[in-house]
Amino acid sequence: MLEIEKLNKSYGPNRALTDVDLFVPKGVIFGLLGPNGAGKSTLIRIINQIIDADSGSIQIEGRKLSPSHISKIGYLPEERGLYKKMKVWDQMLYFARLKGLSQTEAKKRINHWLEKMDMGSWREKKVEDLSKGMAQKVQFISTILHEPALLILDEPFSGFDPVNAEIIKDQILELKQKGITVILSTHRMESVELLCDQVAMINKSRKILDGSIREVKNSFRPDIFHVSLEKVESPLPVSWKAVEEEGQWHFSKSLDGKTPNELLAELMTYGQVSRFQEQVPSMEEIFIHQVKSGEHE
Ligand SMILES: Nc1ncnc2c1ncn2[C@@H]1O[C@H](COP(=O)(O)OP(=O)(O)OP(=O)(O)O)[C@@H](O)[C@H]1O
Repeated sequence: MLEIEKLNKSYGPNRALTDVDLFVPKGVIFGLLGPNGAGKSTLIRIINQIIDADSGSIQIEGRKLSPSHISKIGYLPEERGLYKKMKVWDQMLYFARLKGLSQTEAKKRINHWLEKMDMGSWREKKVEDLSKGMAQKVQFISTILHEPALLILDEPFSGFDPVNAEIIKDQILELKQKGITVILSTHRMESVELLCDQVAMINKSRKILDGSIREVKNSFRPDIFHVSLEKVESPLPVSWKAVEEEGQWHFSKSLDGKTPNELLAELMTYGQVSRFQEQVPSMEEIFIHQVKSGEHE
């Protein structure tokens, strides 16, 4: 869907993007991660043709990025941009028309979405009379009305209560089912784990990792297993620091060069293994680890 090669952007002496390559396959939810100031918004603004890159290339569906792509992209910016004095209905119609929908088609889709999201009674309300979460919903719908092929969401869950965040999450998954490609930029790592198929992380203007969630997690596995043993027949080595609780011994054991099967076989000589579970890092732990290790560079 999106292929980016060697993208560079500086604001005066500030480097925002350095040689960034990115490959986003069609139909995935792609997490764009990175700490504050990493360069994510700059990248998103370049894809949306709000600003130009200094160098590098961007292709969408195999064609060089151009103004003709604007109607194919839906963009929910982090700083929301609704017109406070406008009514919800007029606002949605305005955005839909901007993206090239006919009056009739736009009205049909707005009605559909207002109904679907249980917002029918809001149509005559002015944006300034909506709560933050309600305005967010209006903006979310305005972003997807033209059924973009590529949807870019910058912190789509901010301002939502857990119930509405769940509704938006379900809508994102539904859009993915329809074949829409989604780029999701967020600091909420639990949403990344739940929603994203693939991720890329940017730190200090450079891409520092990418891949499927599984690949990324696999590359950060500490090779430690959480073990529980029962019916322990011979004393466990003191160095294992096992803790006994109601006849079960619990501890963590590093592979130390063994395969998981070899470690399991060793553990079985001590008693019955009731738990043998690999410690898998969360995306949150990986994020913090990567950002902290980058601090020393
Ligand atoms: N208009 C601008 N003028 C000058 N410097 C800018 C401008 N916009 C961004 N920068 C700088 O470019 C770098 C990348 O900023 P960017 O907004 O892309 O980061 P981000 O990853 O989106 O951060 P956040 O998670 O805080 O939104 C930062 O060093 C920032 O200070």
